[in-house]
Order: sequence, then structure tokens, then C-alpha cells
Amino acid sequence: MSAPEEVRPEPADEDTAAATPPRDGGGRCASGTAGPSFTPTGRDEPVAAGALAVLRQGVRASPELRRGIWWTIALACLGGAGRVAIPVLVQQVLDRGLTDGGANLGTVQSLALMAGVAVVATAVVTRVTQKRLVAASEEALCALRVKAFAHVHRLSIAHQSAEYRGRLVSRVTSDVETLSVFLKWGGIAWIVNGAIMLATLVAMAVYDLRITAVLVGVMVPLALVLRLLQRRLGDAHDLVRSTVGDLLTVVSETAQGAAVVRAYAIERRTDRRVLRAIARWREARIRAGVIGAFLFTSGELFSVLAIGGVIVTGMVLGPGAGLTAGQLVAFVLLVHLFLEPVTEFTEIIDHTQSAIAGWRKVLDLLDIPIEVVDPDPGTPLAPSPPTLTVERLAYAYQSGQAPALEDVNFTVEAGSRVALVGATGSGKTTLAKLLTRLADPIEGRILVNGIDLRDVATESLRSRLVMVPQDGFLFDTTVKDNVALGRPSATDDEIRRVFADLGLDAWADRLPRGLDTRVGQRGENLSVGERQLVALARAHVADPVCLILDEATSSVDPATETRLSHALQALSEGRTSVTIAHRLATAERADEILVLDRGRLVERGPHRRLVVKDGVYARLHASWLDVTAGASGRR
Ligand SMILES: Nc1ncnc2c1ncn2[C@@H]1O[C@H](COP(=O)(O)OP(=O)(O)OP(=O)(O)O)[C@@H](O)[C@H]1O
Repeated sequence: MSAPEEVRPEPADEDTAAATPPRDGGGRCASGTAGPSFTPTGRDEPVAAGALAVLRQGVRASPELRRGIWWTIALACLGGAGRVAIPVLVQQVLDRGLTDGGANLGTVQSLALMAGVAVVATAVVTRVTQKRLVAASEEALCALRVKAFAHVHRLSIAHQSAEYRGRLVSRVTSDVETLSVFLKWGGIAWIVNGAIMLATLVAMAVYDLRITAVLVGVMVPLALVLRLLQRRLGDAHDLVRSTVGDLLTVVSETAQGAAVVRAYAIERRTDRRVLRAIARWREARIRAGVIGAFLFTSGELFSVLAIGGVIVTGMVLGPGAGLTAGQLVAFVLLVHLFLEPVTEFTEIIDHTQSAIAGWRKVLDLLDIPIEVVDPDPGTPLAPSPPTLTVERLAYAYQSGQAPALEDVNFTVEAGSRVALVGATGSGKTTLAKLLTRLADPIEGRILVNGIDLRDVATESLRSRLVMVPQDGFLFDTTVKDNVALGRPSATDDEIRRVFADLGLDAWADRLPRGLDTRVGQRGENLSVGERQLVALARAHVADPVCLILDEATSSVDPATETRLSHALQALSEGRTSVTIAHRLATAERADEILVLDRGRLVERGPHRRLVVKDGVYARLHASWLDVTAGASGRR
């Protein structure tokens, strides 16, 4: 593995190309045109939305932040006023309590008491303000995470590809996290520090207008420098957020594909890819850090210049300036109070820009339109096997891209078993996803018992029409719990009966701890075929009236193959089923076969008829026979 230092970012390398799909005019497409209207990566570059616009949108997206905010601001300003009051009280003690005739004990005592009360009250008010801020920001952050997570789940399948997963994780986790410091401190500090500086300026101007004017004069260039740097810092933080997303994408993909990486001995290439992503992230952070550091030192530098300016002006004006001893001391304290927020501002700007960059990314995610809108209330489906009618169906993942499905028409009779076959990339999975409404067609419609799928009540759709995906995703819990996900109310006996119905009871009994065997992360303790067995049991316990099945493509051992095919047959009994058939036997057993070729339905009919035609199915069948013969020859 090469050292990270040797790695240099290569903007136009293969990985960038892989991680950044071509942009199509910002990823948007006109309404009614093909495909989703957003390309997640398309927005990962700094966008034009200004910081204030992001803040406004952000607060709108997190109403928790507005709750009681005026009280918090009022308390924060009260705390600020308390801090400004101390120098004024000190001045009063010096000028009114200590006169030429000696100390005026009564005045000193009452002023000292007032100062004491001011100090305690300021501390209490500041603590209450902090508590309110922390509570409001944690509530807002939690709600924002939940909202972003829920949004990710409702996104169309075009946004759910593995390529974007890392970025989506980054949006829900680290991008939201950038808001934390800003919401707990930075946001309110803008208001409080601004108020303290204003109040201090007024107090100083009352004591001496000339010295105050010098102080302001020194600070004006700093304001210009800060403004200039702030924009650059914003861009730098935007880049940091984008590179974090890219890094998570590469790392999650590499971790998920660890077996393939090892199998093909592509560790070095994979390492290089990860290191390149790390290098891009590191460089982006360094750039943001350098600008942030420059900002901070600028604040320090101008503070020193301001103090110097005040001292020199004081000396030039001399004793004839007309300032009392108390006013002089108060003035020095006020200068200190004025400069404290100035240096703090440089830090706040850094946090603010980082938060704005993160917020922008999260808001962009929430901005991705939900294309599959739940009907309200929607029509429930009858509890009997439905007839499926597909009319002029078309779908494209991206605008401008060749459609994955085009002008597809067919009917699946109630209770019949249909096999979907076709070469890889012919559109089988896309059709299955449209049949289960993971996305809506861009043209045409799907009818279930004459009801447009878009009008079917969501709960009814999910319980009556179930999809068993190819990878049969399992959660890191027991076999029983994974099956129970199909119907959480299912009892242990019912789950055992499901395995018996599918002829899988003997297999389940042979598992190390029967149905209580843990399946590991993503079900990795089980083989691909066994995972699908559990997924079939899960579908059976849900007791749907219509099944959309995607057979596992990986070759499985003969015993599991037999179990799978028996279980599939038992599962589709008395149900309308559409199975993406990757196996000869499944296609042969179906009542009807639909043959897809480059997104179009090119043949349909029973096996015996299609196999004798000189068409796509006959060729597929011939190649299956070859593969099967080769496999049995090897055995
Ligand atoms: N998330 C996606 N974004 C963009 N294009 C996609 C996406 N998923 C699939 N496609 C494209 O849509 C077309 C149909 O893909 P689909 O997965 O439906 O084919 P398939 O017949 O199921 O293939 P296989 O048998 O290999 O699973 C292909 O050209 C594919 O590249």
C-alpha cells in the first residue's frame, strides 16, 4: 500500500468519473419528461444559494428552532447587557464612590451590590440561555436527521443506487452534525455579540466620541477583510462537505465489495481509489483550515491595532481629554469587551460557513422531489389474487438516457404464474420495481383489478403486493425475527407453520439454533440461496395476494436449488405471481412467459410455444441448456 503522501488528486480520473455521473443541465428535467428531476451528485458542487437564503430555508425546514427563539434572544441580549453594565458600574464606583473627600462608603456598597447582582444575574441568564439553545438545537438536529432519513427512504429507485448511498449517509450524519456547534452557539452569537458590540460602542461614544471614532476607523478594514474571506471560506467548506460524501461513498462501496476486492486481488487499485478520496478530502480540509486560520489571525491583528489606536489617541489627547479616572478605566474595559466578540466572530464565521455548507447539502437532499406520492386515502385492494394489466408502460432512470422500459403491454390473469425472462439489462428488475410501485412510470399505467397502482392505498399495496428481491436482504438478527418482519404480529407457531408449508422445516431444523440462529450482518452467515429461502418465508408470512419475485442469480448447490424451487412453487400457489426467472425450470413451469429485450416486450406465451419459435426465448433457452449441461458435466 502506498503512503498517503504519495497520492495526488487526479480530478479527471476514473473514480471521479464513476462517482460523478454526467450532469444534464443541473440534473433537472422538465415536468412530465422522463426520469427523476435530480441527480444527487449534480448538486455536490458549490451552488449559488446565498448563506442567508440557506439560513432561511434551514429554519423553515426545522420549525423546532423557531419555538421560543424570541425568549432565547431576549435572554441572550439580557446576558450581554449584564456584561456591558459591569464597566459602567466600575466607572460609577470610581467617580462617585471615591471622591477627593475620601471613599463614599454607602455609594460604594450599593454600587458593589449592584455589580454583584449584575454578575450573578448575567451568569444565571447565560446558563438558562445556553440550556434553551442546547435543547432547541438537539431537538432540531434530531428532527432533521429523522426527516432526511425518511426522505431517503421515500426517494425513487433512481436515487437509491449503491453509488449514491455513501452520499446519502453523509447527508444524514456528518452534514447534519456540522450544524451542531452553529445552532448551540454560533447562530445566537451573531445576535448577542452584535448586540454587545453595539451597546459597548454606544457606551464608549458617551464617554468619548473621538477615541470611539478611532476604534471604529481601525475596525472598518477588518470588516471588509472578513467579508472577502467569508465567501472563500464558504466555497472551501462546500468542497469539504462534497469530499466527505465522496469519501463515504468510496469507503462504503469498498467495504461492501470486500469479498470481490479480495477475490480479484484488486486491493492495490482499491487502496489507491480510497487514498485518492482521502487526499481530496484532506486537501479540501486544509484549504478551509488555512482560510479559517487567516481569518482568526486577522481578527487578532486588528484587535491589537485597535488597542494601539486607542492608547495612542488617549496619549495624544492627554489629560485635557476631559475623561475622569473612572471613565478611563471603564473605557479600557469596554474596549476589551468590544474586541472580545471581534476575535470570537472570526471563529463564528468559520463555524457558520461550515454549517451553511452542511445545511445546504441536507436541504438539497430534502429538495429531491418525492416522485412516488401516496394517495390520500387511496383505494384498498380486495383480499383475492388480482389481475395485473400493464398498458403502454415506459420508464427511464435519467432524463436524456435511453428508456429502461418502453411501450410494454401485457395482462397477468388472476392467480396465474408468469415468468419474466430476458438478457441482462433488458429491464426485468425495473419492471418488477414498477409493479411494486418503487417508482412510477413516466408513461402508461399499471392496473391492479382495474385500479391504477398510483391510486391504491399504500398500506393495502404493501400488504397485498409483496416483492421478494434477489439479494433477500436480511437484518442482523435471528431467522425467526427476519421472517416476522413480513407480519410483526405472527406468532412463533405461525412462523414454524410457514416453514412447513414451504417444505423448509427440515432445513430450518438443521440450522445451528433452528429458527433462533442469528443470520449475521446482511445475512452473511447464510448462503445466497439460504438467504432467499428466508426471504420466501418472510413473503409467505405476509400472506400477500400477489407476489413479485426476483430469483437469486448465483448458482446454488443442488439441494438448495431443489428447496428453492419447491418453496417458490408452494409460495405462488393460489396467488398471482410474476417471477424474474434466471433458471430454466422456473420459466418452464410458468403459465406464461414474458420475454423482454432492450426494454421492450418482444414475445409472450407458454414455454412449449416459445421454445419452438426461432426467437429471443428459444435462444435464451438454448444457452440455459448449455449452461445446465456444462454444470452437470462438471458435477
Ligand atoms: N439505478 C439506475 N440508474 C440508471 N440506470 C439504471 C439503474 N438501474 C438499472 N438501470 C439501467 O436500466 C436498464 C435495465 O436494467 P434492469 O436492472 O431492469 O435489467 P435486468 O433485466 O433486471 O438485468 P439483470 O438480469 O442483469 O438484473 C439497464 O440498461 C440498466 O443499466
